[in-house]
Amino acid sequence: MPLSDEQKLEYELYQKEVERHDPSDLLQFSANYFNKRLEQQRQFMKNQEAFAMSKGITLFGKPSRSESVVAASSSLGGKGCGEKDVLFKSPFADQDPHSTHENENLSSERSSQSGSGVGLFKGDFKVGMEGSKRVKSPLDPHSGNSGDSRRRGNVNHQPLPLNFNAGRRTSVSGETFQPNNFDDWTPSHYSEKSEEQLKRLAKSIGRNFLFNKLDDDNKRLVINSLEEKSVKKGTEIIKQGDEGDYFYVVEEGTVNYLVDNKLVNSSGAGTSFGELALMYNSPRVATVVAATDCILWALDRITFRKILLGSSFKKRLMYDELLKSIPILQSLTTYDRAKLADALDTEFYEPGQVIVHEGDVGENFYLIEYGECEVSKKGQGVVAQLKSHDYFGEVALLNDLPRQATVTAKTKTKVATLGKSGFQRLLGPVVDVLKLNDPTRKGHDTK
Ligand SMILES: Nc1ncnc2c1ncn2[C@@H]1O[C@@H]2COP(=O)(O)O[C@H]2[C@H]1O
Ligand SMILES: Nc1ncnc2c1ncn2[C@@H]1O[C@@H]2COP(=O)(O)O[C@H]2[C@H]1O
Repeated sequence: MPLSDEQKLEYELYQKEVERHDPSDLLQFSANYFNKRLEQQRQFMKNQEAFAMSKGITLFGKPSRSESVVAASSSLGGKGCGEKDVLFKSPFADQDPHSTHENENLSSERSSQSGSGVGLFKGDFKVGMEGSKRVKSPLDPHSGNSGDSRRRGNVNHQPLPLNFNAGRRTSVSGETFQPNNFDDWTPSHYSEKSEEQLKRLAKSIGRNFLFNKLDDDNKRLVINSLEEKSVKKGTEIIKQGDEGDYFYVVEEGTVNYLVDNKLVNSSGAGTSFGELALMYNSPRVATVVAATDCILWALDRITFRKILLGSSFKKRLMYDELLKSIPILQSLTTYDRAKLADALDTEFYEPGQVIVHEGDVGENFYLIEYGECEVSKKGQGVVAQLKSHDYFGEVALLNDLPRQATVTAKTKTKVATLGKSGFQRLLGPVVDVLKLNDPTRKGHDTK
């Protein structure tokens, strides 16, 4: 049976974390990882359930005895695990559902560090950032916003029973995102937007390609999970090096992006930012400052990961490992790589199929995900062999020439393709190296 999108995403996230950390004890690492994921997911469900209950809606029935047993045993998976190995630091450290049963010291240490309140997103987002100090964003939509605190007042912050949501597939939350379930369900930070807000959002969000990939129900869920925030010119919205908490969409105004205090970019209405730290569980790669007074919409990390990551950022997840493993692309930053991934497409070729014809106009650049290819030239025969993680098709694009050789798949081949405009726009940082390695240059035999 094919995996659901939710299962694929979960699997891809796990795989990436393993590749990123290359643990010496895979089983221990995996036990820690999934224990933390389970905690996060239970907490998420708990908040949803509490909110739904406050509206008189029952989301889940009582778990069966067998579910309780599964839960109890899974919760023990983390017992005795070294904190050093724990990848996903619970964003709800002070509300850790297992805190009364295990890791007492860890839990109290975390909450004393964070000093965070009970608000859903006030916890320390110590995600994969051992020992780093979270600098609380002055823009935290939950900081000092009286409307918000009233909305969240209904959330039950009692420790979770060990069997909470036990034994359910991790896609339970995915199931609740199914269209038919929407009538019964709202996430805890959900707030229906006014007509006036919806009109404005339709404009700003309508311009953002990320939201076009969502179906109507997920779009509605995201829209109602967004929190409006006005910021004055000069406000630091995100600080480079901090942990990720929110993803932002700009409704009005302009923001500047600074890397190591140097202005690298700016963007205006309809654009979004702050996704990288949330996607990769990594520190913020840039500082973002309001260049004018701005109206922003903030989406919390969990809704971002639950809904946007698997749809709008699917390509980034899909191509991330490939792009990281291609030597010529090593100099790209996380941001460059993410933008490149957005522009890629996939093509498959059978053995013997020609991918590029000598003499044709060049339209694409190719990265070989897997497979072997042969490069041949009229009158010369085979001049080069290509394998996984090699590239081809750059000569025509770099020099505005027809294709200088024919490239044929020798085995089943999967390539990622980048169109000409993307090549020029996104590969700027590697053009010099591509030119240096040009196989048609005098004195250059093969790549
Ligand atoms: N040129 C750039 N380099 C790095 N980050 C950028 C750039 N332009 C925009 N950004 C955004 O700045 C954000 C800072 O926080 P994140 O790292 O989460 O995600 C980053 C991107 O969304
Ligand atoms: N010796 C070679 N001569 C020409 N092209 C080569 C050679 N070796 C590899 N190639 C690749 O084959 C591709 C054919 O299309 P391009 O000319 O766009 O770019 C070319 C290179 O990427």
